Amino acid sequence: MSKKNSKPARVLVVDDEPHLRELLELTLLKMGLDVELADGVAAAVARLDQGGIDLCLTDMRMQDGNGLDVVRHIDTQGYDIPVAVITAYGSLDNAVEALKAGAFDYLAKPVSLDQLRTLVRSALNLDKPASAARAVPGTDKVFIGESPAIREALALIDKLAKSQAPVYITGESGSGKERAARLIHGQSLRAEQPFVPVNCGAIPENLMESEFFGYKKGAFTGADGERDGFFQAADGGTLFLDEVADLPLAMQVKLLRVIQEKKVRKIGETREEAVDVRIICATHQDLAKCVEEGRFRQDLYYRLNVIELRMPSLRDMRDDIPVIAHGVLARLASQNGMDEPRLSPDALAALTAYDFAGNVRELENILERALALCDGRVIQPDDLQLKRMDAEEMPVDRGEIGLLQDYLDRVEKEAILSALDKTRFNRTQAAKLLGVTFRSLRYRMERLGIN
Ligand SMILES: Nc1ncnc2c1ncn2[C@@H]1O[C@H](COP(=O)(O)OP(=O)(O)OP(=O)(O)O)[C@@H](O)[C@H]1O
Repeated sequence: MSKKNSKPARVLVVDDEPHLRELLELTLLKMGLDVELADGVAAAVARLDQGGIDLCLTDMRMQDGNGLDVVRHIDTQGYDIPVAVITAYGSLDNAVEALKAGAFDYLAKPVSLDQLRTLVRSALNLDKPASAARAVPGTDKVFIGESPAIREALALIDKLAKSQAPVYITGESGSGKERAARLIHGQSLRAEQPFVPVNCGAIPENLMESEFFGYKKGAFTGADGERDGFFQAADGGTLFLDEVADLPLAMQVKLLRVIQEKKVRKIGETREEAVDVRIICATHQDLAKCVEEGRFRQDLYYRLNVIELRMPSLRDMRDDIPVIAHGVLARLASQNGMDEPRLSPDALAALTAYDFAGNVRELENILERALALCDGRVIQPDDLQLKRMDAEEMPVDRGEIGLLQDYLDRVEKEAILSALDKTRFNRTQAAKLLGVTFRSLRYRMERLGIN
């Protein structure tokens, strides 16, 4: 395998066990790589300081110290060298600690040579994504905003794109969690591979296992053919688990196993297949609290929450409301083939002061409606309809009711909007509140033009 200028990449293997060192060396040499060996932390640090290393693989427990020290040395010296750690089977705590310290991935002992090769292949391209992604036109425009809160999030997204570590994205509904996950994926080496988003709250519990892991033909009644699950679909890429707090406990156990083993087994299949999937998850709920309440497994929480990315609420970036509103209006206007209307100073002031429980998504909805209501040139405060009517406030005077279907649509729309407001725009929760299924809510939202 070649790196820059088709010179073989140079890998430093750090291990005090001669057998493992040799096994790794032979495998890497067979891949066409240059290999150097260090028998402990001190030797590794000295070699790294000399420069010229493209990748470092280090054991964790060594006689003269801990592999974490090698990871920290690379991080504190600012060396642009991906480092992976090799941990004893069952000591995944160490792996998590190493990922937090800046390691990009880990391998569990006994080392699977297939996994080693996959890891090395992706690691050796890790210097490409940041520059390549920056060259993608418009990528830096994906998130509009200049306030410290969004800048901080974007800086972390940049960093996360270079790692393989699981990411846990928190933030209120509509604050851009999915968009952030797509950006991390799009800037990473996995960009060419699939990004598979899954709304964990929207899958019926009895279908979960087959949706996630796939099934073999004849595995159960109705399984007429073999089917891949989300994990196989995301192989090589990123699996985005949205609303992960909604996963039932039984499924959490199975998920944990797949994440630890990096292998899945289809329903009805006896063999496991290796999968190389990066997991990014998100929820608007407090996952730590779910753990305390026994609704979410601590071990899974610990595995998913390796690095936390907090997406700011729109209220935390009020100064950005005018530019975001402008960006959204420009997009909506061009989609509708019209000129972008201006926001009157009063309308802008009203927007800047508004509470936005549903964040940017709510802002988008408000502006979409305003675009339809305004005179085409200027959006006035009234066009924004910032205070919504509750269903109880709907007109009941028969004269105002008009056609029955229109009236029912209006009542239904207000009930849905009110439920969305109450649940901070979480559709799963809103569906529960309204006593309908997620699918039914989605259908109704589409029918009523609620975006
Ligand atoms: N800073 C921003 N600039 C421009 N658009 C944004 C910004 N933040 C969010 N958006 C837009 O807001 C909408 C909501 O974002 P997204 O779906 O990623 O939110 P979410 O947090 O995943 O929501 P949910 O919790 O409901 O799943 C999207 O259309 C997204 O493009």
